[in-house]
Amino acid sequence: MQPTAAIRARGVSKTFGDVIALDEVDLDVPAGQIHGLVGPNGAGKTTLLGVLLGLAVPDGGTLEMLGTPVGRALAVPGGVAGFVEAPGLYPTLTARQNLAALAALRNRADGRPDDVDELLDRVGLHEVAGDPVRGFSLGMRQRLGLAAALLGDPRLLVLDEPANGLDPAGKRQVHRVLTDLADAGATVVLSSHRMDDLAALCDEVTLLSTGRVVFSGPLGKLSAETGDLDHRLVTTDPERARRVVRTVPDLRLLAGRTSLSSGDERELVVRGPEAALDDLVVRLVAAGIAIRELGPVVPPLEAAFLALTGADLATQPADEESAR
Ligand SMILES: Nc1ncnc2c1ncn2[C@@H]1O[C@H](COP(=O)(O)OP(=O)(O)OP(=O)(O)O)[C@@H](O)[C@H]1O
Repeated sequence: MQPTAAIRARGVSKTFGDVIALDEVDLDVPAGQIHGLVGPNGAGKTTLLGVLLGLAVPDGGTLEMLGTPVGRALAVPGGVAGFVEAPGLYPTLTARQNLAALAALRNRADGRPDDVDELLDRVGLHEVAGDPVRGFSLGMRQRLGLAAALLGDPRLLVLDEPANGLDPAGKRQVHRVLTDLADAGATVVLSSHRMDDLAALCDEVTLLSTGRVVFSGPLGKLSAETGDLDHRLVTTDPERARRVVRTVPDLRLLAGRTSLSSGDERELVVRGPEAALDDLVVRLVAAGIAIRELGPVVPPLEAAFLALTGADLATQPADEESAR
């Protein structure tokens, strides 16, 4: 029977000399969940994935995977598979030969042979199954790495940026493979820099910043933690729109443009609660001003990420406009 928790980490720490890569990290991943690890460069994602794959031993804390306590040895319980940084492959062998060689090295617990061609088909590499890996693109290597991780039907898959280098179709295919796995009861932990990928794929995310967990939970909860967002407003009449904005209670007109805005002179940036933005729309329409665009300058998930990791300075607009 599957344990209810695929991963239970408490106070996991790891230092490299003076660098604290993981600082008392707690992580709970229920079985059957797709869980994302996200955070700025150097936040500790790869280190944590390495600990989960038995490639690094933590300096402190406890870790349980698939119901089995993980000790101090560089080893993981059976049923755990994946890769960090980039999948290890033999460049002179074909994709099929790579998988066959890896399958031969691993003894499956159930003794059944792996269907290498079925795995290549699943990750969309059937057409290049006979080509040497040295000619593969980054995206093709990622897909082959995923196929290699699927050898032996793992119950817990740990993947470092599995969508790295994939085109939109490839990304969709990898997402499908991962969601099918989770639907069948397997657990997936993956890192990504892309909030939109995580939103499309993950049940929950853990946000790391300088080795510490600053958020863990559903993505909806993460975006709800952000305060009022800056919104870009483009209308047919910016001068009159500016005057209308000043009449709306709780709505602020921000001077200057954000570093992410378009530089369009017709654009205004406003900040306020949702009700104030609704009120603004009603007033603009009543004044005969057409709205061409009203939307967050930074998507809500990204804004939450920037706020929680202390990296939002670059996107802060200038001061509130003084009343004229
Ligand atoms: N083998 C190592 N030796 C020394 N320092 C290391 C080692 N591995 C990681 N670090 C340091 O630990 C910290 C966390 O690194 P890690 O690679 O886990 O971050 P990350 O979140 O995966 O970053 P990125 O998004 O850039 O891949 C960084 O400061 C990094 O320089």
